Amino acid sequence: MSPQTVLVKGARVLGGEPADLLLRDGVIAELGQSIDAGDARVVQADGLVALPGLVDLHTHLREPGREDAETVDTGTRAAALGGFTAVHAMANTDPVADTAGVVEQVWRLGREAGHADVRPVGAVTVGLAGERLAELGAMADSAANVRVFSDDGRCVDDAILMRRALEYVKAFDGVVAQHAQEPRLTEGAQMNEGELSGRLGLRGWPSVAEEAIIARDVLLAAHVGSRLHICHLSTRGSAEIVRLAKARGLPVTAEVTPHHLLLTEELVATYDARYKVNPPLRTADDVAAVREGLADGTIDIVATDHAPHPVEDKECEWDAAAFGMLGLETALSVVQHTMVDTGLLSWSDVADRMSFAPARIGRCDAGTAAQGRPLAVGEPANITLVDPSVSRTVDPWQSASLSRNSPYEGMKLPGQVVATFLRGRPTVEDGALT
Ligand SMILES: NC(=O)N[C@@H](CC(=O)O)C(=O)O
Ligand SMILES: [Zn+2]
Ligand SMILES: [Zn+2]
Repeated sequence: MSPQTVLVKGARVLGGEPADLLLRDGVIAELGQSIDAGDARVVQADGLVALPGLVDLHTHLREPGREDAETVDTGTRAAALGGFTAVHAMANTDPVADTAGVVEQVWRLGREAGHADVRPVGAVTVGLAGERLAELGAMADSAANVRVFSDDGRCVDDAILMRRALEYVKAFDGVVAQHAQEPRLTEGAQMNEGELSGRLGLRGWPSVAEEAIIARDVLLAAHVGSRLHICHLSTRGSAEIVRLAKARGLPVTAEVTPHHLLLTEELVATYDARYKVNPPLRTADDVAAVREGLADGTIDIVATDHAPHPVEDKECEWDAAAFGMLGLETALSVVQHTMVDTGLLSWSDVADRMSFAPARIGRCDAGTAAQGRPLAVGEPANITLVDPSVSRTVDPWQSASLSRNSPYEGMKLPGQVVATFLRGRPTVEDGALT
Protein backbone atom coordinates (compact mmCIF):
# COMPACT_ATOMS: atom_id res chain seq x y z
CA MET A 1 0.00 0.00 0.00
CA SER A 2 1.44 3.36 -0.94
CA PRO A 3 1.39 5.90 1.88
CA GLN A 4 -1.44 8.35 1.81
CA THR A 5 -0.98 11.94 0.66
CA VAL A 6 -1.14 14.43 3.54
CA LEU A 7 -1.27 18.21 3.41
CA VAL A 8 0.04 19.83 6.60
CA LYS A 9 -1.43 23.35 6.60
CA GLY A 10 0.03 26.41 8.23
CA ALA A 11 2.82 24.91 10.35
CA ARG A 12 5.65 27.21 11.46
CA VAL A 13 8.56 25.50 9.73
CA LEU A 14 11.48 25.38 12.23
CA GLY A 15 9.54 27.96 14.25
CA GLY A 16 9.55 30.48 11.38
CA GLU A 17 6.79 31.60 9.06
CA PRO A 18 3.71 29.40 8.51
CA ALA A 19 3.77 27.26 5.38
CA ASP A 20 2.09 24.21 3.91
CA LEU A 21 3.84 20.88 3.42
CA LEU A 22 2.53 18.26 1.01
CA LEU A 23 3.70 14.77 1.94
CA ARG A 24 3.42 12.25 -0.88
CA ASP A 25 5.13 8.90 -1.54
CA GLY A 26 7.18 9.29 1.62
CA VAL A 27 8.80 12.58 0.67
CA ILE A 28 8.05 16.28 0.95
CA ALA A 29 6.51 16.81 -2.49
CA GLU A 30 5.72 20.51 -2.11
CA LEU A 31 6.53 23.22 0.40
CA GLY A 32 5.06 26.71 0.17
CA GLN A 33 2.08 28.94 0.67
CA SER A 34 -1.54 27.94 0.00
CA ILE A 35 -0.82 24.57 -1.58
CA ASP A 36 -3.90 23.04 -3.20
CA ALA A 37 -5.06 20.01 -1.21
CA GLY A 38 -6.29 18.03 -4.21
CA ASP A 39 -7.09 14.53 -2.89
CA ALA A 40 -4.76 14.91 0.10
CA ARG A 41 -5.91 14.51 3.68
CA VAL A 42 -5.54 17.88 5.41
CA VAL A 43 -3.86 18.23 8.81
CA GLN A 44 -4.52 21.69 10.27
CA ALA A 45 -1.31 22.87 11.92
CA ASP A 46 -1.97 26.50 12.85
CA GLY A 47 0.26 27.48 15.73
CA LEU A 48 2.24 24.24 15.53
CA VAL A 49 5.98 24.15 14.95
CA ALA A 50 7.22 21.75 12.26
CA LEU A 51 10.54 20.14 13.10
CA PRO A 52 12.48 17.45 11.27
CA GLY A 53 11.78 14.08 12.90
CA LEU A 54 13.88 13.89 16.05
CA VAL A 55 16.84 11.51 16.16
CA ASP A 56 17.99 10.03 19.46
CA LEU A 57 21.62 8.95 19.59
CA HIS A 58 21.23 7.20 22.96
CA THR A 59 18.25 4.96 23.74
CA HIS A 60 18.03 1.75 25.77
CA LEU A 61 15.41 -0.57 24.25
CA ARG A 62 16.32 -3.59 26.47
CA GLU A 63 15.56 -6.19 23.79
CA PRO A 64 16.93 -8.83 23.70
CA GLY A 65 17.04 -9.87 27.33
CA ARG A 66 14.95 -7.50 29.46
CA GLU A 67 11.64 -7.51 27.65
CA ASP A 68 9.97 -6.93 31.03
CA ALA A 69 11.50 -3.41 31.07
CA GLU A 70 11.10 -2.49 27.38
CA THR A 71 10.94 -4.03 23.93
CA VAL A 72 11.90 -2.60 20.57
CA ASP A 73 8.18 -2.23 19.90
CA THR A 74 7.24 -0.43 23.14
CA GLY A 75 10.37 1.72 23.19
CA THR A 76 9.84 2.91 19.63
CA ARG A 77 6.18 3.65 20.42
CA ALA A 78 7.45 5.92 23.20
CA ALA A 79 9.93 7.39 20.72
CA ALA A 80 7.22 8.24 18.19
CA LEU A 81 5.10 9.86 20.92
CA GLY A 82 8.12 11.96 21.82
CA GLY A 83 8.50 13.14 18.22
CA PHE A 84 11.37 10.81 17.27
CA THR A 85 11.62 9.15 13.88
CA ALA A 86 14.91 7.40 14.64
CA VAL A 87 16.62 6.02 17.73
CA HIS A 88 20.02 4.49 18.30
CA ALA A 89 19.58 1.37 20.42
CA MET A 90 22.34 0.93 22.96
CA ALA A 91 24.31 -2.30 23.05
CA ASN A 92 23.95 -3.24 26.75
CA THR A 93 21.32 -5.87 26.09
CA ASP A 94 21.41 -9.59 26.96
CA PRO A 95 23.00 -10.94 24.84
CA VAL A 96 25.10 -7.85 24.26
CA ALA A 97 24.88 -6.33 20.77
CA ASP A 98 28.46 -7.26 19.96
CA THR A 99 27.95 -9.35 16.80
CA ALA A 100 26.42 -8.82 13.37
CA GLY A 101 23.72 -11.33 14.35
CA VAL A 102 22.46 -9.39 17.35
CA VAL A 103 22.53 -5.95 15.71
CA GLU A 104 20.68 -7.34 12.69
CA GLN A 105 18.07 -8.84 15.01
CA VAL A 106 17.48 -5.49 16.74
CA TRP A 107 17.40 -3.64 13.43
CA ARG A 108 14.88 -6.14 12.02
CA LEU A 109 12.64 -5.86 15.11
CA GLY A 110 12.64 -2.10 14.57
CA ARG A 111 11.57 -2.50 10.96
CA GLU A 112 8.79 -4.89 11.92
CA ALA A 113 7.48 -2.56 14.64
CA GLY A 114 7.52 0.36 12.21
CA HIS A 115 7.21 3.21 14.72
CA ALA A 116 10.69 4.70 14.17
CA ASP A 117 13.92 3.72 12.48
CA VAL A 118 16.08 1.69 14.85
CA ARG A 119 19.81 2.10 14.40
CA PRO A 120 21.62 -0.40 16.61
CA VAL A 121 24.74 0.71 18.43
CA GLY A 122 27.45 -1.95 18.44
CA ALA A 123 29.43 -2.84 21.54
CA VAL A 124 33.09 -1.83 21.53
CA THR A 125 34.24 -4.89 23.46
CA VAL A 126 32.98 -8.47 23.56
CA GLY A 127 30.24 -8.74 26.18
CA LEU A 128 31.06 -5.16 27.33
CA ALA A 129 33.79 -6.89 29.31
CA GLY A 130 36.50 -4.44 28.34
CA GLU A 131 38.93 -7.18 27.32
CA ARG A 132 38.74 -7.77 23.57
CA LEU A 133 37.40 -5.66 20.71
CA ALA A 134 34.06 -6.86 19.35
CA GLU A 135 33.62 -7.55 15.61
CA LEU A 136 33.22 -3.87 14.75
CA GLY A 137 33.75 -4.33 11.01
CA ALA A 138 31.18 -7.12 10.71
CA MET A 139 28.61 -4.98 12.52
CA ALA A 140 29.38 -2.02 10.23
CA ASP A 141 29.01 -4.25 7.14
CA SER A 142 25.81 -5.92 8.38
CA ALA A 143 22.29 -4.99 7.30
CA ALA A 144 22.14 -2.86 10.45
CA ASN A 145 24.87 -0.61 9.04
CA VAL A 146 26.30 0.21 12.46
CA ARG A 147 28.27 3.46 12.71
CA VAL A 148 28.10 4.14 16.45
CA PHE A 149 30.00 1.89 18.86
CA SER A 150 29.70 2.08 22.62
CA ASP A 151 30.08 0.01 25.78
CA ASP A 152 27.58 2.42 27.37
CA GLY A 153 26.74 1.46 30.92
CA ARG A 154 30.45 0.78 31.21
CA CYS A 155 33.48 2.89 30.38
CA VAL A 156 36.13 1.67 27.94
CA ASP A 157 38.73 2.51 30.56
CA ASP A 158 41.64 0.52 29.10
CA ALA A 159 43.54 3.11 27.05
CA ILE A 160 44.96 0.64 24.57
CA LEU A 161 41.52 -0.84 23.81
CA MET A 162 40.08 2.66 23.41
CA ARG A 163 42.91 3.57 21.09
CA ARG A 164 42.38 0.44 18.97
CA ALA A 165 38.64 1.02 18.77
CA LEU A 166 39.17 4.61 17.62
CA GLU A 167 41.65 3.43 14.99
CA TYR A 168 39.41 0.59 13.82
CA VAL A 169 36.21 2.61 13.24
CA LYS A 170 38.02 5.06 10.97
CA ALA A 171 37.82 2.49 8.16
CA PHE A 172 34.04 2.90 7.93
CA ASP A 173 33.67 6.45 9.28
CA GLY A 174 32.33 5.16 12.59
CA VAL A 175 32.40 6.87 15.95
CA VAL A 176 33.17 5.60 19.43
CA ALA A 177 30.67 6.90 21.99
CA GLN A 178 32.28 6.85 25.41
CA HIS A 179 30.50 6.45 28.74
CA ALA A 180 33.09 8.54 30.58
CA GLN A 181 33.42 7.08 34.06
CA GLU A 182 36.76 6.26 35.60
CA PRO A 183 35.87 2.98 37.34
CA ARG A 184 38.24 3.17 40.30
CA LEU A 185 37.13 6.71 41.18
CA THR A 186 33.48 5.64 41.16
CA GLU A 187 33.49 2.26 42.90
CA GLY A 188 30.19 1.91 44.74
CA ALA A 189 29.25 5.50 43.82
CA GLN A 190 25.63 6.43 44.43
CA MET A 191 25.33 10.16 43.68
CA ASN A 192 27.31 13.28 42.81
CA GLU A 193 30.28 13.74 45.16
CA GLY A 194 30.07 16.88 47.22
CA GLU A 195 28.81 18.35 50.44
CA LEU A 196 25.37 16.79 49.93
CA SER A 197 26.68 13.24 49.42
CA GLY A 198 28.55 13.63 52.70
CA ARG A 199 25.42 14.79 54.47
CA LEU A 200 23.24 12.00 53.02
CA GLY A 201 25.85 9.37 53.70
CA LEU A 202 25.92 8.18 50.08
CA ARG A 203 29.14 7.26 48.28
CA GLY A 204 30.16 10.08 45.89
CA TRP A 205 30.75 10.05 42.09
CA PRO A 206 33.17 12.94 41.58
CA SER A 207 33.16 15.18 38.49
CA VAL A 208 36.80 14.33 37.95
CA ALA A 209 35.91 10.70 37.22
CA GLU A 210 34.04 11.92 34.13
CA GLU A 211 36.44 14.70 33.20
CA ALA A 212 39.60 12.56 33.44
CA ILE A 213 38.27 10.06 30.89
CA ILE A 214 37.03 12.81 28.55
CA ALA A 215 40.41 14.55 28.68
CA ARG A 216 42.23 11.30 27.98
CA ASP A 217 39.94 10.34 25.12
CA VAL A 218 40.13 13.78 23.51
CA LEU A 219 43.90 13.36 23.45
CA LEU A 220 43.62 9.81 22.10
CA ALA A 221 41.19 10.90 19.38
CA ALA A 222 43.57 13.70 18.42
CA HIS A 223 46.46 11.26 18.33
CA VAL A 224 44.78 8.76 16.02
CA GLY A 225 42.64 11.30 14.10
CA SER A 226 39.38 9.56 14.77
CA ARG A 227 35.85 10.59 15.71
CA LEU A 228 35.02 10.52 19.42
CA HIS A 229 31.59 11.13 20.93
CA ILE A 230 30.99 11.79 24.62
CA CYS A 231 27.83 10.28 26.10
CA HIS A 232 25.73 12.15 28.67
CA LEU A 233 28.21 14.90 29.57
CA SER A 234 27.18 16.28 32.95
CA THR A 235 29.72 18.67 34.49
CA ARG A 236 31.06 22.18 33.93
CA GLY A 237 34.59 20.81 33.68
CA SER A 238 33.57 18.32 30.97
CA ALA A 239 32.06 21.12 28.91
CA GLU A 240 35.26 23.11 29.29
CA ILE A 241 37.37 20.20 28.00
CA VAL A 242 35.11 19.71 24.97
CA ARG A 243 35.20 23.46 24.30
CA LEU A 244 38.99 23.33 24.25
CA ALA A 245 38.98 20.27 21.99
CA LYS A 246 36.70 22.03 19.51
CA ALA A 247 38.84 25.17 19.59
CA ARG A 248 41.67 22.89 18.43
CA GLY A 249 39.50 21.58 15.61
CA LEU A 250 39.37 18.02 16.95
CA PRO A 251 36.59 15.68 15.73
CA VAL A 252 34.95 15.45 19.15
CA THR A 253 31.19 15.65 19.72
CA ALA A 254 29.17 15.52 22.92
CA GLU A 255 25.65 14.99 24.16
CA VAL A 256 23.71 16.15 27.20
CA THR A 257 20.54 14.49 28.47
CA PRO A 258 17.29 16.33 29.21
CA HIS A 259 17.58 15.40 32.89
CA HIS A 260 21.02 16.96 33.21
CA LEU A 261 19.58 20.15 31.68
CA LEU A 262 16.88 20.37 34.32
CA LEU A 263 17.39 18.34 37.50
CA THR A 264 19.93 18.75 40.29
CA GLU A 265 21.39 16.57 43.03
CA GLU A 266 19.11 18.07 45.71
CA LEU A 267 16.41 15.63 44.52
CA VAL A 268 18.50 12.77 45.88
CA ALA A 269 17.68 13.95 49.41
CA THR A 270 14.23 12.36 48.88
CA TYR A 271 15.99 8.98 48.57
CA ASP A 272 13.52 8.34 45.74
CA ALA A 273 15.34 6.10 43.28
CA ARG A 274 13.61 7.74 40.33
CA TYR A 275 16.42 10.27 40.66
CA LYS A 276 19.17 7.67 40.57
CA VAL A 277 21.03 7.86 37.28
CA ASN A 278 24.45 7.51 35.75
CA PRO A 279 26.16 9.96 35.55
CA PRO A 280 24.43 11.36 38.63
CA LEU A 281 22.36 14.52 38.80
CA ARG A 282 24.88 17.29 39.45
CA THR A 283 24.78 20.82 40.90
CA ALA A 284 22.92 23.93 39.72
CA ASP A 285 26.26 25.30 38.52
CA ASP A 286 26.76 22.22 36.32
CA VAL A 287 23.23 22.59 34.96
CA ALA A 288 23.97 26.21 34.06
CA ALA A 289 27.20 25.13 32.35
CA VAL A 290 25.63 22.36 30.25
CA ARG A 291 22.82 24.69 29.16
CA GLU A 292 25.43 27.25 28.15
CA GLY A 293 27.43 24.56 26.36
CA LEU A 294 24.39 23.34 24.43
CA ALA A 295 23.50 26.92 23.49
CA ASP A 296 26.97 27.84 22.19
CA GLY A 297 27.45 24.55 20.32
CA THR A 298 30.14 23.10 22.59
CA ILE A 299 27.67 20.31 23.32
CA ASP A 300 26.36 19.19 19.94
CA ILE A 301 23.18 17.38 20.80
CA VAL A 302 20.52 16.36 23.28
CA ALA A 303 20.28 12.58 23.67
CA THR A 304 17.70 11.03 25.95
CA ASP A 305 19.58 8.10 27.54
CA HIS A 306 16.07 6.64 27.90
CA ALA A 307 16.78 3.91 30.46
CA PRO A 308 13.67 1.90 31.37
CA HIS A 309 13.74 -0.20 34.53
CA PRO A 310 10.89 -2.30 35.96
CA VAL A 311 9.19 -1.07 39.11
CA GLU A 312 10.86 -3.65 41.34
CA ASP A 313 14.32 -2.40 40.33
CA LYS A 314 13.41 1.18 41.30
CA GLU A 315 11.05 0.83 44.26
CA CYS A 316 13.68 -0.35 46.67
CA GLU A 317 16.28 1.28 48.87
CA TRP A 318 18.55 3.77 47.14
CA ASP A 319 21.74 1.70 47.21
CA ALA A 320 20.05 -1.33 45.64
CA ALA A 321 18.10 0.52 42.94
CA ALA A 322 19.07 0.51 39.25
CA PHE A 323 20.59 3.58 37.57
CA GLY A 324 18.58 5.25 34.82
CA MET A 325 15.42 7.16 33.91
CA LEU A 326 12.86 7.32 31.11
CA GLY A 327 13.33 10.11 28.60
CA LEU A 328 11.82 9.64 25.15
CA GLU A 329 8.34 11.00 25.76
CA THR A 330 9.46 14.05 27.75
CA ALA A 331 12.70 15.08 26.00
CA LEU A 332 11.28 17.76 23.74
CA SER A 333 9.23 19.29 26.57
CA VAL A 334 12.26 19.47 28.84
CA VAL A 335 14.29 21.08 26.05
CA GLN A 336 11.51 23.59 25.40
CA HIS A 337 11.32 24.38 29.11
CA THR A 338 15.06 24.70 29.76
CA MET A 339 16.35 26.02 26.44
CA VAL A 340 13.59 27.55 24.29
CA ASP A 341 11.39 29.22 26.89
CA THR A 342 14.58 30.62 28.50
CA GLY A 343 15.70 32.17 25.20
CA LEU A 344 18.85 30.01 24.98
CA LEU A 345 17.82 28.17 21.79
CA SER A 346 15.46 28.90 18.89
CA TRP A 347 13.29 26.14 17.40
CA SER A 348 15.69 26.05 14.51
CA ASP A 349 18.51 25.39 16.99
CA VAL A 350 16.39 22.61 18.52
CA ALA A 351 16.09 21.04 15.06
CA ASP A 352 19.87 21.09 14.92
CA ARG A 353 20.50 19.69 18.42
CA MET A 354 17.82 16.99 18.25
CA SER A 355 17.73 16.00 14.58
CA PHE A 356 20.33 17.31 12.15
CA ALA A 357 23.37 16.96 14.41
CA PRO A 358 22.56 13.54 15.95
CA ALA A 359 21.82 12.16 12.46
CA ARG A 360 25.15 13.48 11.25
CA ILE A 361 27.08 11.99 14.18
CA GLY A 362 25.32 8.63 13.69
CA ARG A 363 25.75 8.90 9.89
CA CYS A 364 22.04 8.37 9.29
CA ASP A 365 21.60 11.47 7.14
CA ALA A 366 22.44 9.51 3.98
CA GLY A 367 20.94 6.51 2.21
CA THR A 368 17.34 5.59 1.55
CA ALA A 369 16.21 5.77 5.19
CA ALA A 370 17.77 9.22 5.59
CA GLN A 371 17.07 11.01 8.87
CA GLY A 372 17.93 14.49 10.10
CA ARG A 373 17.48 15.95 6.62
CA PRO A 374 16.27 19.51 5.94
CA LEU A 375 12.56 20.22 5.57
CA ALA A 376 12.82 20.70 1.82
CA VAL A 377 11.19 19.40 -1.34
CA GLY A 378 12.40 15.93 -2.27
CA GLU A 379 13.58 15.07 1.24
CA PRO A 380 12.08 12.16 3.22
CA ALA A 381 8.94 13.31 5.03
CA ASN A 382 10.19 12.74 8.58
CA ILE A 383 8.37 15.49 10.43
CA THR A 384 7.34 16.30 13.98
CA LEU A 385 4.56 18.77 14.74
CA VAL A 386 4.73 20.26 18.21
CA ASP A 387 2.33 22.58 20.01
CA PRO A 388 4.52 24.79 22.20
CA SER A 389 1.56 26.66 23.71
CA VAL A 390 0.12 23.88 25.84
CA SER A 391 1.46 22.29 28.98
CA ARG A 392 0.75 18.95 30.58
CA THR A 393 1.41 17.09 33.81
CA VAL A 394 3.70 14.13 33.27
CA ASP A 395 2.08 10.80 34.08
CA PRO A 396 4.40 7.86 33.41
CA TRP A 397 1.48 5.47 33.97
CA GLN A 398 0.18 6.73 30.61
CA SER A 399 3.52 6.04 28.95
CA ALA A 400 3.92 3.72 25.98
CA SER A 401 7.05 2.44 27.68
CA LEU A 402 6.77 -0.75 29.71
CA SER A 403 8.56 1.03 32.56
CA ARG A 404 7.42 3.91 34.76
CA ASN A 405 10.66 5.42 36.07
CA SER A 406 10.18 9.00 34.95
CA PRO A 407 11.82 11.64 37.13
CA TYR A 408 9.23 14.16 35.91
CA GLU A 409 6.18 12.37 37.33
CA GLY A 410 3.71 15.01 38.48
CA MET A 411 5.69 17.89 36.96
CA LYS A 412 4.02 20.34 34.63
CA LEU A 413 6.02 20.69 31.40
CA PRO A 414 5.35 22.81 28.31
CA GLY A 415 4.86 21.52 24.78
CA GLN A 416 3.07 18.56 23.26
CA VAL A 417 3.99 16.48 20.24
CA VAL A 418 0.82 16.52 18.16
CA ALA A 419 1.96 14.45 15.19
CA THR A 420 4.97 12.50 13.98
CA PHE A 421 5.43 11.41 10.37
CA LEU A 422 7.85 8.67 9.38
CA ARG A 423 8.49 8.90 5.62
CA GLY A 424 5.09 10.50 5.18
CA ARG A 425 3.18 7.99 7.29
CA PRO A 426 1.76 9.25 10.59
CA THR A 427 3.03 7.26 13.57
CA VAL A 428 1.38 9.73 15.95
CA GLU A 429 -1.67 11.90 15.33
CA ASP A 430 -3.60 14.12 17.75
CA GLY A 431 -0.97 13.28 20.34
CA ALA A 432 -1.73 9.55 20.21
CA LEU A 433 -0.26 6.55 18.43
CA THR A 434 -2.00 5.83 15.14
N1 LIG B 1 22.11 5.97 32.42
C1 LIG B 1 21.87 5.05 33.32
O1 LIG B 1 21.80 5.37 34.51
N2 LIG B 1 21.67 3.76 32.99
C2 LIG B 1 21.85 3.17 31.70
C3 LIG B 1 23.26 2.93 31.35
C4 LIG B 1 24.03 4.19 30.99
O2 LIG B 1 23.56 5.02 30.20
O3 LIG B 1 25.17 4.36 31.43
C5 LIG B 1 21.07 1.87 31.66
O4 LIG B 1 21.31 1.03 30.78
O5 LIG B 1 20.16 1.70 32.49
ZN1 LIG C 1 26.10 5.69 30.05
ZN1 LIG D 1 22.86 4.96 28.40
